[in-house]
Amino acid sequence: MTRKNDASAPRVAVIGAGSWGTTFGKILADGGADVVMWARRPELAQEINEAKRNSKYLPGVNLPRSMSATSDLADALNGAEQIFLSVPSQSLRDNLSALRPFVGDSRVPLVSLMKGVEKRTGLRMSQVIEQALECDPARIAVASGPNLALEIAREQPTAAVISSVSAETAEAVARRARNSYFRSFVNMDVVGTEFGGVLKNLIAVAIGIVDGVGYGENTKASIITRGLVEMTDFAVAQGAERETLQGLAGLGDLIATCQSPLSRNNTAGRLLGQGYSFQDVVKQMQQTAEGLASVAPILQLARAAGVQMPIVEQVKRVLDGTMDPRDIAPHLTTDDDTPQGERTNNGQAGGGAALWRSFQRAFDQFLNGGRSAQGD
Ligand SMILES: NC(=O)C1=CN([C@@H]2O[C@H](COP(=O)(O)OP(=O)(O)OC[C@H]3O[C@@H](n4cnc5c(N)ncnc54)[C@H](O)[C@@H]3O)[C@@H](O)[C@H]2O)C=CC1
Ligand SMILES: O=C(CO)COP(=O)(O)O
Repeated sequence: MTRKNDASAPRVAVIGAGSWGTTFGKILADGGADVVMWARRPELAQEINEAKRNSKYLPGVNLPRSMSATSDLADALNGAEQIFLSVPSQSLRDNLSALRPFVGDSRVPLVSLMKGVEKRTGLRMSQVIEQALECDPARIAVASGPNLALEIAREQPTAAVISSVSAETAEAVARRARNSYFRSFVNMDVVGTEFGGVLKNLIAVAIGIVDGVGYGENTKASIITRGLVEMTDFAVAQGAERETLQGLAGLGDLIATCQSPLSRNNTAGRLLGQGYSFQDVVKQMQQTAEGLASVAPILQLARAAGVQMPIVEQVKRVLDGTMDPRDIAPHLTTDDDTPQGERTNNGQAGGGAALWRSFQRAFDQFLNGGRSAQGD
């Protein structure tokens, strides 16, 4: 492998060269790092090295010269000061087994870029990393936010949040993951940050279904708004802070993913709404739609915690083929007749006021791109 990199630049590794891994590699390289990508397929590593392109995942995007790739894991990890993980969530554990000999005792931060839960265990990605590598949680960070890969690869201004139980780790990663078009904020609510990314995918599938069926803006706004309530209730019951769900990793990502045809979860939902079966949708999807695998474990966790998620329940029924997509609504149509309060289950945030504050916060964060890593 030939690298034309600045020997003094900090070296980072990105494991997984799909659309997000490659885009995040570009973010890091444009921020001054010497980036080595690990790609499963040697042909892809060769394309990144020789053509500075990843034409399957990021058509038309030129990659920086300080980005190189290899299909050799040891080579990718050699000398890395930070390691970013961006493979499909269901494959993370297997990939970590391969990685383990090369990252064993080191104190190098491990950063999850993924937005799924493990289907078999219901664990978040940071929990899988902690378990599979038996490492200190203070070494783990997660990145999340309204981050549609292709928009960022085209250098459109975007914000994200880096979360870790260690403020030092979050700040070190946020300092690395920033450049003129990408700003990383920080927080210490890993649970809320990760679940925000997982849950917005499920609501985006619901919005895709609505689009596919042909319903309009009222239905979508109702589902997005009630979806945020479901996301918040669920995440808070799992130990998240309510505010995190009103930030970039919650509301911010919910808006981006529900609005954009670039979203694979939204696309998968649209196909379901058009009448394709789950199996047909899986066959048609060229890229990872995490929401499809996360529905069942999230509902299991919700039931165990006594949290109601009527929208996510309906997504599951459409996936199972037991509900006509045209019946999708912001509520279960089998609900009893008693009018329900608009406030969340936890009863702390008044619906309208909380939503208005959420929009204000999201707007302020975008206006407020500071000069140092800031709280989300
Ligand atoms: N694409 C996006 O806009 C964003 C994606 N994410 C998250 O990033 C994660 C990765 O998604 P993308 O890069 O978008 O997916 P993708 O489908 O574009 O790429 C996945 C990559 O993983 C590889 N892969 C597939 N199975 C594998 C396995 N068993 N072992 C190792 N590699 C394997 C594929 O060859 C491909 O290179 C997901 O959790 C997703 O939710 C997060 C933010 C934005
Ligand atoms: O997470 C994303 C945007 O923040 C990408 O969403 P999709 O995985 O649905 O494309």
